[in-house]
Amino acid sequence: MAETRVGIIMGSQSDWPTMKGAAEILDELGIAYETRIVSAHRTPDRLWEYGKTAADRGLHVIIAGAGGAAHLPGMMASKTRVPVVGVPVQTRALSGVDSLYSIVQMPKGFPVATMAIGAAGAANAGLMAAGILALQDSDLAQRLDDWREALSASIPEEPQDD
Ligand SMILES: Nc1c(C(=O)O)ncn1[C@@H]1O[C@H](COP(=O)(O)O)[C@@H](O)[C@H]1O
Repeated sequence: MAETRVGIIMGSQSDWPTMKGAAEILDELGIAYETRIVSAHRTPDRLWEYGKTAADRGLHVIIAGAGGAAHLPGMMASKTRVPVVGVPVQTRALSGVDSLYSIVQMPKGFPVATMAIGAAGAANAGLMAAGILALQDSDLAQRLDDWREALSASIPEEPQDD
């Protein structure tokens, strides 16, 4: 069994339908990961513990998704040097712009690599994690290159009628 190098964390169970998109990409590329509900607001002790132990447990990337006042990715970035990829989850009230602004505007010193709002952002977070891991894993690098090539090949040259 491959070592778990990626943690997918989210502020709530309600984020899972979005964050599943990151997990699906990691599944497609054969990357082991763990999933946890961790909230800066609701489970601050859990966040602290996760951040404190992440590097020693061998995590190389943390994908963190949250919606609304989305402090989770930034707080996690403040607690661990493991790179944090943030996914702004789409919200009903403000369409996820609230999540995006909460995640993207980090102060100098504690970066979060912020993805697009919603499903595209979650999938891209998986791909970003894969790209980071592929730097030290040539088999994965090949799988990622193949995945990218297959995607390009699936795009028709001309638009089709439905
Ligand atoms: N933004 C955060 C954090 C956090 O940043 O710590 N914890 C929960 N939440 C968000 O609250 C939204 C609503 O959560 P509920 O559906 O559980 O009420 C979710 O999108 C979650 O990410």
